[in-house]
Amino acid sequence: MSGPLVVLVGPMGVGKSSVGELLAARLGTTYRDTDADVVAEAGKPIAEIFYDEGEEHFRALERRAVAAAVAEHSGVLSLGGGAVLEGTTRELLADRPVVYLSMNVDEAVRRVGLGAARPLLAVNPRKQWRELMDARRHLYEEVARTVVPTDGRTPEEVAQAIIDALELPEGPAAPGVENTGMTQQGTTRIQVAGTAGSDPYEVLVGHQLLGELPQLIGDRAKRVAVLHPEALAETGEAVRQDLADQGYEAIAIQLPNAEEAKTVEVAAYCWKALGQTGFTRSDVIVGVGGGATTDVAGFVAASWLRGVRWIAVPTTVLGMVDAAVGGKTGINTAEGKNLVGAFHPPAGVLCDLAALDSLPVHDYVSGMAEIIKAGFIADPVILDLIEADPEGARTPAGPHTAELIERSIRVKAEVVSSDLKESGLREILNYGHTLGHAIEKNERYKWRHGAAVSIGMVFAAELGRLAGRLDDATADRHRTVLESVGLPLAYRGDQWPKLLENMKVDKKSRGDLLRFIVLDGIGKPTVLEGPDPAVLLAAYGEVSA
Ligand SMILES: NC(=O)c1ccc[n+]([C@@H]2O[C@H](COP(=O)([O-])OP(=O)(O)OC[C@H]3O[C@@H](n4cnc5c(N)ncnc54)[C@H](O)[C@@H]3O)[C@@H](O)[C@H]2O)c1
Ligand SMILES: O=C(O)C(=O)C[C@@H](O)[C@H](O)[C@H](O)COP(=O)(O)O
Repeated sequence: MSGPLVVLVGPMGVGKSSVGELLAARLGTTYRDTDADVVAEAGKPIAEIFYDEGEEHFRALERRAVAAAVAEHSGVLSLGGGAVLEGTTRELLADRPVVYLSMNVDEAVRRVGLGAARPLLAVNPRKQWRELMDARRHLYEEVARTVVPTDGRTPEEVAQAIIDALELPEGPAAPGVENTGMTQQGTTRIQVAGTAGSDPYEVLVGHQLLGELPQLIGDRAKRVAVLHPEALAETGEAVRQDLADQGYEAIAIQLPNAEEAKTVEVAAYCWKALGQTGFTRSDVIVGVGGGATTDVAGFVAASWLRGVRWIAVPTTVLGMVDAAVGGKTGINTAEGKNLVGAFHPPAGVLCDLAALDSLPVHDYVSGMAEIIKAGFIADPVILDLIEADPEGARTPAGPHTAELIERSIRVKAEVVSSDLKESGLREILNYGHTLGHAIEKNERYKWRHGAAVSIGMVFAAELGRLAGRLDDATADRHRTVLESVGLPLAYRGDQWPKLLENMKVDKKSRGDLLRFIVLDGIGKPTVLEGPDPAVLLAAYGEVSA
């Protein structure tokens, strides 16, 4: 029987896309997602289809998409969470290699958070999850050849379990095709789902990706503004020229380097340049640079005419693995870090690894802090890879550069795909940032973000340990892995009162309540609300120089 090599079914948020992409890469085949087919067909996100036309209409679109994909696709296919509700779909799946990815309710609520972007889980998520699973579990089991539990497992481990269960032959990666997975040569495409009314987009990781820009910019744009930092004046001009050669009216806007760009004055300078160019709603902003540049570019795009499209071309490790992905954009104020901003996802992200060759080593290492963060909150393989070769992790020529970057992007993509606006799950990405941002403000934004976050993570680990949540070995591992790549572990002891004051404006605070992300273990982030001031002070004592 021809048709898909594997069909993944299971509830929303179980990780069908990330597992499916990995699996396709391991099997040397392509990945297809019927939810993406429905979105393409309808021309709008699923939440909007539900809202505008109702569930019945969505199910009809989904039924057609599944029938087409089962007939046409020969790689890995994943189906929407409710596809099995349709009797005709279940018949279609009879005798197919269907895998049910299961998870328990606690894990579901943790992964999907409050589910603001999930049309069926808008209120009371725990109760609704239980009811949803009670209604669907037997249908998943009916169509499945095998059940693979995902609780506490990484996408890699789940992909391996599927390969073992179905005895699938692994094949060479197919370069240049959709979702090719991790490969140094080919281009990796990582999907970020459209949520909260935003469109889905892709993060591309590879080499020579600038050729992708015109397609992302599209035909409707007449003007393009390329925002770049002073350090990348030549690159910015080259991108501008390239776009001008393609027929766009392209301007370059040079920003100061690093945090000096993240001010309202710089944003106003950009607004002025756009106004003088006659920039309209169909025109596009391209941010070429580190996290500071893409934060400003995204913010200018979010605020100009109340929102124009933008594309991120991150040129630092930190920009690639974190800042450019997920749509948090913004600027600093004297009162605190990133206090003004908007959620405004890019239309695409191009991570050209060659850009990292010119990055000063301390900027490269700063980006490792966010990679290590992704390791602690979600993907311990990252930590293993760094510990196996800490020197290699400090340079773009290291043996695991692409894999570390791609793994970290996958962690971020998975989180922001289910919680764009930080209504729950997304807070885990703030691990180490509560104290980190306070240090940045205290240093008048002269420190590199990653250095401050490194100390912030050691502090959060000590907080977790003192709160009786984190074991000694994992807390100590923070110090060893961060130090091994050259990141700082301590800050001035006499600054605690100022740092405490600074932390009060952290975006996770509610009223007078300070909230921190801590770990119950590796890959088990959780929120610690209103810790005892004595515990906070004691934790700070552990990072005081
Ligand atoms: N929006 C988000 O979700 C998010 C996530 C993480 C961090 N951030 C923000 O990102 C910022 C930090 O980003 P960063 O670490 O990339 O620092 P950065 O943008 O300040 O860049 C560091 C320095 O490197 C220069 N540079 C950039 N690319 C270069 C290259 N290829 N070669 C040579 N020099 C280059 C820059 O001009 C700058 O001087 C912070 O403001 C942080 O708050 C945002
Ligand atoms: O994307 C997120 O969400 C994060 O928290 C990622 C952080 O690494 C990043 O530094 C972010 O800019 C911090 O956001 P903020 O809301 O605390 O300013």
